[in-house]
This record gives sequence, C-alpha cells and structure tokens, in this order.
Amino acid sequence: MADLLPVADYVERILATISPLQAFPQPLMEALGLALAEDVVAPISLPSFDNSSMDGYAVVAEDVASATEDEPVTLPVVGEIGAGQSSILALSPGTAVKIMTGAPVPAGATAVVPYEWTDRGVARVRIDRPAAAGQHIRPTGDDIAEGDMLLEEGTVLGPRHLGMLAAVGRATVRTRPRPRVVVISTGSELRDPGTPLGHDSIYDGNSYLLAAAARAAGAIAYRVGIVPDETHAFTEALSDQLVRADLVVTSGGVSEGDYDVVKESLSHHGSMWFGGVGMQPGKPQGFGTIGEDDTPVFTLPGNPVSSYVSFEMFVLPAIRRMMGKLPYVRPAGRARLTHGLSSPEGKVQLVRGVYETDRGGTFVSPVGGHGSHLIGDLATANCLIEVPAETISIPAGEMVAIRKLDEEF
Ligand SMILES: Nc1nc2c(c(=O)[nH]1)N[C@H]1C(S)=C(S)[C@@H](COP(=O)(O)OP(=O)(O)OC[C@H]3O[C@@H](n4cnc5c(N)ncnc54)[C@H](O)[C@@H]3O)O[C@H]1N2
Ligand code: MOO
Repeated sequence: MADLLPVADYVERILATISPLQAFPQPLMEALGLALAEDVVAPISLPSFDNSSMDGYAVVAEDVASATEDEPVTLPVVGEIGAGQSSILALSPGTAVKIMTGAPVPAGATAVVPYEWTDRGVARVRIDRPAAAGQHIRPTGDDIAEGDMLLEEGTVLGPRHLGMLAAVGRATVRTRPRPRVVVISTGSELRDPGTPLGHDSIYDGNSYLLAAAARAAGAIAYRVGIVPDETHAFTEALSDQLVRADLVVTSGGVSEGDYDVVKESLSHHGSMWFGGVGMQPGKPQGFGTIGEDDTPVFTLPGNPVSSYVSFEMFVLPAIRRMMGKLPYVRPAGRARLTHGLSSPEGKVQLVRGVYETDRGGTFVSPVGGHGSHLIGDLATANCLIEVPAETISIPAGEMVAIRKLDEEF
C-alpha cells in the first residue's frame, strides 16, 4: 500500500492547483451565498438623519416637562411630517409638529410625544405626560456610522448581510461567482431514469448525485449525463463541455477494467495524475487540468458511494476554494460510537453513519456494510465517520471524528 497517496497530501495537491475565480461586482440578489471579495465600509451613516421612532408630536422637551394628567400642557400644532417628507425643517419653541414613524425630526425638536400620551389634537394638542430629552428620536449614526467596517472580505453573504448592504445604498458587491461544474457519467451499462432498463443495465444515479452535491455546495451544475465507454465519445463530450466549465467531474472508468475509458483517454495529458489515494471508499482517483484554460478535472470512481465520498473529500474543497469560501475542507466534529467497527489498515476509512445529538451529547451509529455500491445506506446516512489509516478497529463507546454531511460551514 506504499503507493497510496495520503488523503491530506492529495487535498493539498488539489488546493494548490485550484485558484479562486475572478471576483466581479454582482447585483445583491445574485450574491446570496457567495463570499465577499472586498471589505465593505459604510458609505453613509444609518440612520442618515435624526428620525422619529413613534407616531406622535415633535416638541421641545422642556415645553412639556411639567405635563401631567391633572395639569396637561397644550401646544399649537403647526404642521405635519410624514415619512419621506421633509417640508418642515425647524420647530419653534412652544409649538408642536405632528410626526410619523421614520420621518425626519425638525431642527429644534428634542423629543417625540407618542399619540397615546395626547388627545391627538389637530390644531392644538393636549399632552398629559412629560417627555425626556431625546425620547423616541433615533439619532443619526445610532446604528451604523459612515466609515464603519461593515463586512470583511471572505464573509459568505446571507439574507441579513444583503439587507444591510441595501440599507446603506450598495446595489452591487464584489463577490467570487459560482463555479460552473460539468458532471459527466461514463459507462455503457448506464441508462437514464425514466427509460426502460435491460437485464444488464443500471440507472445513472451518479450524475444526479454529483450534480446535486455540486449545486448544494454553491456551484452551477450542468449534468451532461451518460457517455458510453468509448474513448472517442468521451473525448468529444469532454471537449464539447470545456467551454462552459470551470470544473469538470466525471464518474467511472478509472480503475483497472478493460473499458476504463476515462483513464485511458486522459492519462496521456501531462498534467493529469491517476493513482490510488489511501482512502476507502474512493481509492482510485484522477485529477489534473486540461484544455486551453487549464480547466481542473476530477475523475471519480464509478461506485456510487466512492463517487460521493470522493466528492465530499476532494471536489467540495475545490469548489469552496474557487468561491473563496473558508474553510475549504468540512471541519470534523466528535461523536460517541454506539457500535464497534473495523477498518482496513493503511487507508482512512469513511464509514457512513447516522448521528444524533441529545442532552447526553452526540452519538453516531454506523449504517450498512462496507460495500461502495450500497446507495440505500448512503441515502440514510447523515455523516461520515472518519477512521484514521493506522486504526483497524474501534470499540463501541469511543469518541470518533465525524463529518456532518448536510451542515453549512
Ligand atoms: N482489478 C481491480 N478492480 C477494481 C479495483 C482495483 O483496484 N482493481 N478497484 C475497485 C474500486 S475500489 C472501485 S471504486 C471501482 C472504480 O471503478 P471505476 O471508476 O472504473 O468505475 P466503473 O468500473 O465504471 O464502475 C464501478 C461500479 O459503479 C457503477 N457505476 C458506474 N457509474 C455509475 C453511475 N453513473 N451511476 C450508478 N452506478 C454507476 C458500475 O456499474 C460499477 O458497478 O473499481 C473497482 N474495481
Ligand atoms: O475505492 Mo472503491 O471506492 O473502495 O469502492
């Protein structure tokens, strides 16, 4: 097994080859889920003017300092300001101006008296409670001051970030785009779901599995579908697809078989590497760059579980690096193993598992067998249990490393 490349070395090789995609300004709604490629500094303050937080009357606080229910203060109402209206710019002492929530507080006014403390008068208003200076006024810059650092480069933009960017007037932000990932399944035995199946054929699950995983990772996935085990057909499909690909993922045809066309077609490309990685499932791997634009290509093994685990371990970090999303590799958590398990020596084993967290902690149970054709168990699993290469068995009750498959990171 000396010729197996350790998983960490392979990941390092991949990340050294892949570069982040060129960033450009994108409209806010296009930037959801993307990583910022700039530091965003507040271009304006928020609020950008002193404004009322209540519907009521703008007054000079001293004018109503003595107001009580028994001895209310009455002031003439000299006008009205709605949100988006700034016709009244100043207030004279001894008067009141009707004001709505969000409307600019006129110069000279030092408090807003809510309707509930008044008789809601139109020409004159009776106020029966005192107002403290500043009451119900949201001062300029109270929330965000012009020049504040709002978001740092690398932040993955969510709804609240986009809301804030819009609120300070940004229409676009510099982000790294979603990589276009082309997924090709190879295998003459493959058929499209929804079509008849012969006695010797199987449905192409992998192109759906991998395209969906790519989309879930934030990429734009193009599922090309099935290419037969013929060198010419594969080479043609690949070169046709290169124009729209930032990354190509193939499945099948990379082991020792007589019809392993992927390996056969690509191994003469100087920049492609084919070999074994110290991992189970997912030992046979291929990676490199092809074409004029040095497009990265992952050739994943055809067994469905091997394909998926390879995506999770190698393609996902590559997509995240292209998008500028840190960390590139899914972080491992810890869980207590409910059943013992065994593992081959010399390879990291990634066992499908189901984890659950309760007040006693996180527990994980292996699901199904080792076979990398067991797609039913894969669909049940919600994590991968990572057994180190040098470990051959782990008893129940031990703490193990797990990668939670559907968790955002
Ligand atoms: N003599 C050896 N044979 C194999 C070795 C080896 O070292 N020596 N390695 C085994 C391992 S491990 C794996 S993994 C597979 C990888 O094989 P390939 O990448 O060449 O894949 P195929 O032979 O094309 O297919 C393997 C298996 O997966 C099924 N498959 C393929 N594509 C799909 C698809 N799109 N959807 C669903 N299922 C798919 C295919 O029918 C085969 O059953 O090689 C072992 N052999
Ligand atoms: O590596 Mo294969 O992926 O063990 O089945």
